[in-house]
Amino acid sequence: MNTSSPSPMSTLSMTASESSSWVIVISAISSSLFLWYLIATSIPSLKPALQRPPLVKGFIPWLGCALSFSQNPIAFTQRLTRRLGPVVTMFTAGRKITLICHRDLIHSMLRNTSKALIADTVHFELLSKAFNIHTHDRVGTRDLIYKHLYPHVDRYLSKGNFETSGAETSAILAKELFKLQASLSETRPLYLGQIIEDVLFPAATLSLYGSAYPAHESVHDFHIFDEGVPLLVSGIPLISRTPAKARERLVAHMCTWIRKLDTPEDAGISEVMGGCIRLIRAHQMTEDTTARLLLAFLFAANTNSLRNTFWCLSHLLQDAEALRRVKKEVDALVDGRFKGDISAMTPSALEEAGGMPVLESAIFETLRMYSTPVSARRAEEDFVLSSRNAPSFTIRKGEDLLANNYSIHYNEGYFQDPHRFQLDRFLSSEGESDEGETKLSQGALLVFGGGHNICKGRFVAIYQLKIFITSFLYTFDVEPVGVGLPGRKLSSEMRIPSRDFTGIGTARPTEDIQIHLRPCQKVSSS
Ligand code: HEM
Repeated sequence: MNTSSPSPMSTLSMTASESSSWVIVISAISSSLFLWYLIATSIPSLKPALQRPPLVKGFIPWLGCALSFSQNPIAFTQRLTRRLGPVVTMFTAGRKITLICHRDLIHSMLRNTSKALIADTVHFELLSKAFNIHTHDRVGTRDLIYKHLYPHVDRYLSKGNFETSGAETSAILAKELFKLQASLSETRPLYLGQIIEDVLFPAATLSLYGSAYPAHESVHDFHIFDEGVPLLVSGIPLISRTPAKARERLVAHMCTWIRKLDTPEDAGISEVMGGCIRLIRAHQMTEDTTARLLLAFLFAANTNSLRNTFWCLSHLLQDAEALRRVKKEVDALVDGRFKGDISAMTPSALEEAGGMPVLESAIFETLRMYSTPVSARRAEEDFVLSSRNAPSFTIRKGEDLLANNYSIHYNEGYFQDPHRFQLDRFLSSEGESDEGETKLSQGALLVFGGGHNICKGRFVAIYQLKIFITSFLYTFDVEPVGVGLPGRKLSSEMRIPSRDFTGIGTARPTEDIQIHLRPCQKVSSS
């Protein structure tokens, strides 16, 4: 017999003492939980605050806040935030749009990958209006764009993957700049914005679409269309006639070009765009829809790059010391590394050359100040917008959300003196490395949006800005003459033109800058 085994009585008494200690533990836990609940619900920041954003109706019926917002989104949203907090719903052109001006909530919104919040519907609505896309199968067309076309171009345009088209961009840019150099004896006045369009548009377009694309024939219509996008989106036929005609001419060019695929002229169509046409055809879209979808991509690939190039050069021209520093860097790089050959600045060669920290800082500073003010998404289901350091808000199905990227880019807390263009802002303290890329990858800069719908051409865009500005400043000494609209009286003082925020993407300058160009002696077109 095992003498050490406990008697039934002792087992019973141990169980009783065990269970009483469990009672004590459980009641201690539950009373501390209760205490915690009391504390949590009495301290405002710990309350699970679920609320609807305050509503601002604006003064004008139907338009609501549309005018105030599009006149100056920076000042308007700063006023709203100060008065009503970081999340506000505003009536705008017949819709309720919720504006998010809190960094953590913006990140939470952009990174939301659930079905509750998507960009496709609201983006497609804009595309359909601007490009007059008529399709019976809207869902199928949207799926084609966001599930097939954009992933396809994303692969081709990712970092390190656009070497061939990048090399073509630099070669075409060089050719276009030499053409400009040869035409300088003509006495016509030159305008910065026009030159950027005449040179960068063909270089970017031919390298992306292939040599068969009628890029030179499209520059003028692209300009009219690009300026008229806000009118086209408004949907009022009377005021949008001129940009609508320009768009239809662009569509006609695009149709002619599409027909070349799989014919003997096919070689002039780039691999990436040939792939796009095949994908669209596989979805049984008409030629007209194919052309309009590809025109939408042409627009995305050019409008923001052209405008940011303009803004960057405007700031450099306004500040002689900034221009001198960038030019010194440009000359040293092109003379030293590329032996004066601007067409040799391919993406990999530029990467190997070790960068141009001052110019890169100028580019990121431009993007901070000018790139697209907002990123739009639509709630497809009710959901809660929340983040650890911010109050939570319920968002209803069907509501549009705008991440106000400027509430980060123009925030004193993140960027000191944010309304001033500071050439050195993205230089490291040693003045060497470029901090822009780091800030971009950390999400401190939202110049290309974020999450699933982040800009698919972001690496190409930075490359385009870099090689245009480098090639232009290496080829010419540039001097501003005055600011105004081509053909009208100029103001002789050099200033930064004001911005028109009514379009999609980077704001358009309301005026151009007249310039004098003097070829730098060292560059020859031979
Ligand atoms: C400085 C130049 C550029 C800027 C500032 C810019 C900015 C942006 C922004 C803010 C978005 C919206 C992102 C969002 O909603 O979260 C976007 C989308 C897009 N961009 Fe860019 N972009 C530029 C150049 C380009 C270029 C060169 C291309 C093509 C070659 C391109 C192709 C696209 C496409 C296809 C989308 C739609 C992405 C999607 O919805 O999934 N962009 N861009």
